[in-house]
Amino acid sequence: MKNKLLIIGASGHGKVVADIALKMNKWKTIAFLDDDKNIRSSMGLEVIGTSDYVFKHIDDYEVFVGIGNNVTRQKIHEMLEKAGASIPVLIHPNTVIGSQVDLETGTVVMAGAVINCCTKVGKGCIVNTGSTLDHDNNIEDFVHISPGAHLAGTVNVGQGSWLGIGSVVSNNLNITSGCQVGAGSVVVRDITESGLYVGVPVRRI
Ligand SMILES: CC(=O)SCCNC(=O)CCNC(=O)[C@H](O)C(C)(C)COP(=O)(O)OP(=O)(O)OC[C@H]1O[C@@H](n2cnc3c(N)ncnc32)[C@H](O)[C@@H]1OP(=O)(O)O
Repeated sequence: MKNKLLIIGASGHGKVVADIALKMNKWKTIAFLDDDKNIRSSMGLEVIGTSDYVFKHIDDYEVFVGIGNNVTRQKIHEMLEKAGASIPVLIHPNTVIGSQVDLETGTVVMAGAVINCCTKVGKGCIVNTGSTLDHDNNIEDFVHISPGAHLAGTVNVGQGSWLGIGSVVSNNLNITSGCQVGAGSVVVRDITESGLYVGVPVRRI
């Protein structure tokens, strides 16, 4: 483990990521990279360059992508992996994580989230504030589970899908890759085609 952490993205999501990293108390130095040259600091931490500077620092720093957009986060995460970056998992100290939970690199678990036993969360995922993933879920890479979303037991969520704030997914369901489920929406049947789904129960729009 390196004792320095570089977070790519210094705006909304990146700030929450930095807050978690600070609370984890694992790194001596935490800094940002951001492509907006007007942002010199964020959360009291220095922005030391634009994202292309990452290659200059890859040997000294662990690197984490603090960007909320699933597609952008995936692109940068995969580029970092290819370049051999060391990418941590970030877990807010006030989360509840069960036994045999597997969290892959580049994933962040935010305050108040609960992940129950035997759930797997892939690479570069966001398990946002106060969301719950019950037992035996399989969350594929680059998924975003928004604040307050609740997934019952044995739910599969395909790569790059985004479950909106306060959405609910009933047990034993599959949501395919590339889906977006709207705020407060409720999924009660499998979603087998990528697309945008809203309402109670969800319909495709
Ligand atoms: C820390 C953080 O901030 S994490 C981020 C959390 N943010 C979220 O979860 C945002 C989730 N986003 C939404 O729910 C959005 O409304 C989306 C993505 C589903 C749809 O956005 P858009 O594509 O812009 O759709 P638009 O607003 O034009 O709505 C299209 C129709 O769907 C309806 N609709 C949109 N969202 C929802 C919803 N969540 N539930 C029910 N109906 C909805 C609209 O009322 C509209 O209906 P109409 O055509 O009858 O008027």
